[in-house]
Amino acid sequence: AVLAFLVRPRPVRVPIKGRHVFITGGSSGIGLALARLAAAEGAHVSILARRAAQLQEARDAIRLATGVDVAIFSADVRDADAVAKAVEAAGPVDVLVCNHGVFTPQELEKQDLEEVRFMVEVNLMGTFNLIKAALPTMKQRTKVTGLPASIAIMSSQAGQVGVYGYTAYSASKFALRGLAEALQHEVIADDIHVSMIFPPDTETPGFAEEHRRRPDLTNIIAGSSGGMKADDVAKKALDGIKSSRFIVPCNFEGTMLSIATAGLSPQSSFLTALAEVLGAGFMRFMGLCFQWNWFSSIENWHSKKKGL
Ligand SMILES: NC(=O)C1=CN([C@@H]2O[C@H](COP(=O)(O)OP(=O)(O)OC[C@H]3O[C@@H](n4cnc5c(N)ncnc54)[C@H](OP(=O)(O)O)[C@@H]3O)[C@@H](O)[C@H]2O)C=CC1
Ligand SMILES: CCCCCCCCCCCCCCCC(=O)[C@@H](N)CO
Repeated sequence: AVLAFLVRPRPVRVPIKGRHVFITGGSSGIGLALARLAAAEGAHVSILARRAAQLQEARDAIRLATGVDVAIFSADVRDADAVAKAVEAAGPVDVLVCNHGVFTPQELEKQDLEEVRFMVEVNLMGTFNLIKAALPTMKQRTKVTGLPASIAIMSSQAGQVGVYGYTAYSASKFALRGLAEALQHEVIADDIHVSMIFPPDTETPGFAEEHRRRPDLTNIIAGSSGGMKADDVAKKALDGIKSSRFIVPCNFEGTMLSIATAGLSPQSSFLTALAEVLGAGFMRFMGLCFQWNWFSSIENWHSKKKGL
C-alpha cells in the first residue's frame, strides 16, 4: 500500500489507436517491426531513416502486411535542421520513438575515434536532435487532445551493464538513461511519459552485420541474455509504451537486469517497485555472480590466447 502511494509518475494508459507515432530507424529491424505493429493497431505512423530506398521498401512491406500506408522521411538524425524539417512535415507527434542506432563493437584500443564519435553522435546526439524538434508541438498536442503522450528511447541491455567490446556503444546507451531520467522530470507536467526500452541481442539486419565482426568475448558475454526476434521486442516495447513504464525490459534476463540496476529511476508500477525493493539484495548478489562468470571468461580467453 505504501508503494502504491509512493510510485511516481502515476501509471497512465497511453493510447495508440488513431494517434501519430513517429519512429526513427523505422525502415529496418526493431523499428520496422514496431512501425508495422503500431500501424496494425490503428496508429498513423511516420518513419524516418537515412536511406530512401529502404524507407520505400519498408512502406511497401507495411502496406502489404497491414493495408496501412505509413509516411516516410529521409534524414540523418545527426543533422538537426533536417530532423526539424522532417518532424515539422510529419505534423504533431503523440508517441515519439527514438529507435535509430548504430553499433560497431570493438575493443577501444583498436577502435578509431571516428567510429566512437559516430556512435555517440547518432545514438546520443541524434536523440537530442529528435526530442528538441518534436517536443514543442507534442506539448501543445497533449493540451489539445487531453491524452497522455510518450517519448520512448531505444537503449539496450548494454545500456544497463557495460560489456566487453562495447565501450563506445555502452557509453552512448548509458548516456540516454541520464537524458531520459532528467527529461521525465521536465515533461511530466505536460503529461508526457518517458519509456526506455532495453532489448538483448535481437535478430535484425543491423545485428547480422554486427555479428560478423563482434569480438569473441562480446559474443560470450552478450550470450548471457537470450536472443530475441524483432517482432517480440517490438511487442514488449509497445506494451511498455502503452502502460507508461519508464524501464521496459524485454526478456527474463532483462527483467532481472532491470531490478538489479533500478537505481533511482522513476517507477510507475507498484508491483515492479515491490520486486525492486524486495529483490535488491538478492539481485546484487546475482549480479556479482554474473560478473564473476564474465571475468572468468575473460581470464580463460586470455590464457588460451597465450597458450596458442
Ligand atoms: N539488434 C540488436 O541486437 C539490438 C538493437 N538495439 C537497439 O535497437 C535499435 C534498432 O536496432 P536494429 O533494429 O538492430 O538496427 P538496424 O541496423 O537493423 O536498423 C537501424 C535503423 O536506424 C536507421 N539509422 C541508422 N543511423 C541513422 C541515422 N544517422 N539517421 C537516421 N536513421 C538512422 C537505419 O536506417 P538508415 O541506415 O537508412 O539510416 C535503420 O532504419 C538501435 O538503437 C540499437 O542500438 C538494442 C539492443 C539489441
Ligand atoms: C542480476 C543479473 C542480471 C543478469 C543478466 C545479464 C545479462 C546481460 C547481458 C548483456 C547483453 C548485452 C546485449 C547488447 C545487444 C546490443 O545492443 C547489440 N546487439 C547491438 O545492437
